[in-house]
Amino acid sequence: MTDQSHIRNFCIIAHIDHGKSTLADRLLEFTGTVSKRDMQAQTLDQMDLEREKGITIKSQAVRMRYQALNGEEYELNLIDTPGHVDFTYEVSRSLAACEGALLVIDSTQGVEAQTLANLYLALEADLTIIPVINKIDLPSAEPERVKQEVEDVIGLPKEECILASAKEGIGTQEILEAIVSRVPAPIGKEESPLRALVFDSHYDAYKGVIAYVRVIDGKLFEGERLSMMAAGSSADILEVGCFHPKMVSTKTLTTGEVGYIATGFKNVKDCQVGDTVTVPGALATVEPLPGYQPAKPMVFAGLYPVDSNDYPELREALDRLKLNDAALYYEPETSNALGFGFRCGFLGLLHMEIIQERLEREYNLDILATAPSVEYHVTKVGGEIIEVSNPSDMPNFGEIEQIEEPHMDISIFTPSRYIGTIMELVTAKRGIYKELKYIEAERVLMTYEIPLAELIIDFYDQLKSRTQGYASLDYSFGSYRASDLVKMDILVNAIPVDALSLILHRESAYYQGRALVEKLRSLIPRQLFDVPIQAAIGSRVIARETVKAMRKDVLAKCYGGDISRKRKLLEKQKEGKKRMKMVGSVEIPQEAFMAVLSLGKE
Ligand SMILES: Nc1nc2c(ncn2[C@@H]2O[C@H](COP(=O)(O)OP(=O)(O)OP(=O)(O)O)[C@@H](O)[C@H]2O)c(=O)[nH]1
Repeated sequence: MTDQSHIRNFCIIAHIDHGKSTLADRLLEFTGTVSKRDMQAQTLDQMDLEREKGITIKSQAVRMRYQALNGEEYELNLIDTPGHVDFTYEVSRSLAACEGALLVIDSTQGVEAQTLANLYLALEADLTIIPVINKIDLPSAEPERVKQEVEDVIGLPKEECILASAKEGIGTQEILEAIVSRVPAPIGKEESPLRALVFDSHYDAYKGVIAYVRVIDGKLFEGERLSMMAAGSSADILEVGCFHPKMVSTKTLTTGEVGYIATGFKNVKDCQVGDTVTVPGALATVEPLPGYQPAKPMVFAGLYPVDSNDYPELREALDRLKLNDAALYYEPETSNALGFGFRCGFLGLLHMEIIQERLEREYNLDILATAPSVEYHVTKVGGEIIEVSNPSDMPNFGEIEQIEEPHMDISIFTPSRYIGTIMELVTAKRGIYKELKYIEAERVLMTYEIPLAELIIDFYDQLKSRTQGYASLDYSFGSYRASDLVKMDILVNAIPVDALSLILHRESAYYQGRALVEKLRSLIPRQLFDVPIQAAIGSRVIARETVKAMRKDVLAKCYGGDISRKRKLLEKQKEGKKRMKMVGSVEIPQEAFMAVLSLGKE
């Protein structure tokens, strides 16, 4: 139990790859929270997938004890946050549990798009910012330039910057001292009834929903009864503790502290992120804490089991993933082509990719995914407004009054020499220019509004390749705007394949239809008969290609009667077939459903 004056709650925010997780490792090591021997690189990234991709997905909260140079011991709670824009919502949750933030900036790069995006979130949450200029061990480091940038762009005095190398452990102690001296201690009301903020949660098969909480006022104890203010649910607290970094029971959490509550709830709905925990006796008198905006899925796709017998398993796997991931949305859907599956909603493409990979790795499912789509607001003739997240659900042209699509506000940081090529790209993607601002002699910040549907189709890849990787991108939802859109159907062997339908801008529909049909021709394997592939808008076919028939006799290659070799070959072929779906009498591979994503690429 630590007195509030000796507690510091902080997080680390940074642009992706600027060294947040590495710095967290150094802090854990320096404070002896994790011994060097046990130190596995990036302790906070617990999921395998995170380690492999080198990204942080779920926030984590770790308690450290630090003996400061003033002789006093402090309890430092570090709340780790994800760096990728898809997970911005997790960042804001974590920020609400802190009083300070380390803003890590790579000294070889400088301020990037997400440095600023995260900074703004931190400022909104009223946090004290400590700028840390990282990677000064690298020969290409320019700490002085970046310090100046911190002053000019971020508006913090450059004297406040701490120079560090998370890799080599330079600056670690100085950072810890700055946390103690600059970040304010929590100022909760110790004698008031309990109020704790749920900033994250995960599901444990034995202990139910584990809520990650920041105690704002009062205290909480193991065995006590708790009430959730928004959900209206209550439960007996099974266990209370902190992350060290593994969960360690502490029996109690006091004002200002960060830790976890094992609630025993079997359903995340009973204990949602953003809710306020209190005790039943105080329900009538205490004010709930400001909650969070629930995360809203932005990108939608159909997920189908390759083997239709796996449908129940897929449902169960999604149910389970949802327990830990409030942002994942899904509902059953049927496709003429693909059978029974789910329409899923994701925060962005990375989120989609992660869910798909987890379904395959952790649940051993073979999944076929349709191309990602956004959610359209369609006003029908007569005034009814419907939401359409699956292109095949788009009403017929004659029934539509207007289609609105989500537009994102994007900001691009780039060396000024790339302004031209970026403008070209954004214009081709139907972007609407907002502002161009010089932040240094040779670096600019460009802001646009751009349809999300264009953003998710290889925009980022193109931006990176046009700027040799120098430009960085951040985006957030802007507004719904009317656009001139059409639905394009794809017919394979004269059968419309609903899962291949897509929504396009009218002006580019013809060109894209042609390109898509051509691409599909190269992706759909030859059959024993000619397979026509057509793109149609309404009843008008705008493009057509044919996959020529071929007699595919692989066994002919196996001269002699070597049966085992023959079997091997057959098995190999079976493997290769895994990600295929029979549509009518034609097999369509997974790549075909994603073809639209790679249209822009050579
Ligand atoms: N040379 C050098 N490399 C560093 C330093 N700090 C981090 N790195 C490297 O930079 C890369 C990114 O570091 P991470 O700690 O994973 O970055 P992050 O900001 O946590 O990234 P996300 O979790 O994906 O947001 C890794 O390859 C690190 O080894 C440093 O001080 N010096």
